Amino acid sequence: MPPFAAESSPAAAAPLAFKVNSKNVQYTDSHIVADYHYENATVTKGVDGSYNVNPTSIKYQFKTEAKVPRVGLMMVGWGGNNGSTLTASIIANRRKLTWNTKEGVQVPNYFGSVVQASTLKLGVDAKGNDVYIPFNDILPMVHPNDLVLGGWDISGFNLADSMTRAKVLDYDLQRQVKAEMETLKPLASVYYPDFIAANQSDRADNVIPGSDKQAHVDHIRADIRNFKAANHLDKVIVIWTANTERFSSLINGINDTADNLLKAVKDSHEEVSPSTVFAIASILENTPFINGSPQNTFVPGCVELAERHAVYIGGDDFKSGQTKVKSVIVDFLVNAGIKPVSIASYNHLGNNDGKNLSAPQQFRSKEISKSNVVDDMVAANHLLYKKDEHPDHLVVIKYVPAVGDSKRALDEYVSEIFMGGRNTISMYNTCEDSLLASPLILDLVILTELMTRIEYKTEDMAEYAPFNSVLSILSYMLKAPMVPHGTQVINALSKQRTAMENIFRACVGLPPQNDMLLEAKTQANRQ
Ligand SMILES: NC(=O)c1ccc[n+]([C@@H]2O[C@H](COP(=O)([O-])OP(=O)(O)OC[C@H]3O[C@@H](n4cnc5c(N)ncnc54)[C@H](O)[C@@H]3O)[C@@H](O)[C@H]2O)c1
Ligand SMILES: O=P([O-])([O-])O[C@@H]1[C@@H](O)[C@H](O)[C@@H](O)[C@H](O)[C@@H]1O
Repeated sequence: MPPFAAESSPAAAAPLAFKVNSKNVQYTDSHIVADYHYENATVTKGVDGSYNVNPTSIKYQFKTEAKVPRVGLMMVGWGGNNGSTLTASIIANRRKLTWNTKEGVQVPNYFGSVVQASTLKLGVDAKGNDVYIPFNDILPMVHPNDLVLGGWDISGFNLADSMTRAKVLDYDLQRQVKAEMETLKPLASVYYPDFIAANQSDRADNVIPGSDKQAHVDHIRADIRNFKAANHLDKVIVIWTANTERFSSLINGINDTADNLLKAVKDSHEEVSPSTVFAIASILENTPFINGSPQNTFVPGCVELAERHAVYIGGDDFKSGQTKVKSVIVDFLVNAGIKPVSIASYNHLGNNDGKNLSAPQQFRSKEISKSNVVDDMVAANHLLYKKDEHPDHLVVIKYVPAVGDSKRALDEYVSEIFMGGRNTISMYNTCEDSLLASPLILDLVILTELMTRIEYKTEDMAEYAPFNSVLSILSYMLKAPMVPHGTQVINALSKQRTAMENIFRACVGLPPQNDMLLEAKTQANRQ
């Protein structure tokens, strides 16, 4: 059994950062239990076209297990740019390494992680000023330094050689983590050449033999069990950060239901992808699986399997740079009553991801995930856009080896403005792909693990229940957010973050965040 990542014993359970003084919130030795009234409004349209608005209030009770468990993160594609960069960065943070660059001495951090490096407003002080706390103080969460790392790769490079190959981190840092990284070796993985670019074949020297897909599922399941046992873990989360695959064809009788998909695995059907093999293996091991790439890993049968086993899944495609900015810019323009009529998104990159994406089918997967991100914002403003009207939207990705992981994104937004005017916003964004994506992997694993400790019940429920298996709360970190069947997709970054924040606030009995600041807007000091 190859060595796994360096073990770390979680810090002693940290005391809660705050307590809410309310009859609606109970703190027991093991749980935080909060009563919460979910206020909303249902709207119906009258025959005369007017709306009837009916406020609603549903009482929830949220129960959060307060003890932070010992958690393992298994990455599929561990030897890639993201996987090796994240691993080295966690070691650097854990050991508080510093390193020299031409800018001077650098210290490790987790910038780019919402959980580790952003704050949220808890309330206001006596003077009415906002009080902010670290995002990860809202509920007990795993610290990245305590994650035990492992995973798979079709490339047999150890993590030190993978880090060197990635060319992401400064040499003086690489030098200091090299010895520890050398001890980390990805487990052999599932390799079906047809699903990724042919130009990846020269990496595939660490492959589980044979073409029996049932045997592959069983092998990955055993890997997860062994990793968990060998590292004395309470939980494991599996995240796909391997290459982008082509889309799987959706075939009735093959991947439309859980039973048909399990049969397709037994039959080693050609349309069962490596990422779906990993998703099935994770689900059957009661292990959450998150897809950081754009392919349709979660074919309908896979979603049904996750729901049958009440295992969390999430995806698709880390939202790290160009698309993240797009989900802010378009939200701003449309909500300002300005009408984007064309969005041209071009980027070139030179890392292995770009090499894989230089193949048409793999690019198509990414083009889909990068193109749908504006749909909800456009549909929300019928004053600007007629039904089914959309801005022109172009996505171009080119492979330019010379720029490596330092992706160059060029965007142009042309909008109609007041009285026939046009506004053009052009943007040049050097998105360091792995330095922007790696912190998102942390957010995804930490928030997914947190969600496994939260249950809810409403007044008509006798027992607590987990959230829906499709974790749409993870949308903020993803380009093409998966949502429970029949529910709406939200891509606007601000809405995604507010939803996440308010759900966690509800778990500690606090009302939704609002920035009304009425106390500052109403007549002060009224006698
Ligand atoms: N900013 C970003 O880096 C970013 C943003 C969004 C999505 N993504 C997606 O994340 C993924 C990883 O990005 P990266 O830059 O680390 O890519 P990378 O090519 O450096 O790493 C992918 C790794 O996966 C391995 N691999 C391929 N098929 C595998 C399989 N079946 N099993 C196990 N390992 C396999 C490869 O050998 C490689 O080491 C890509 O799909 C990319 O599209 C990246
Ligand atoms: O997140 P984002 O910067 O919009 O999208 C990125 C693409 O533009 C890039 O080509 C690809 O290499 C990354 O995997 C990522 O998907």
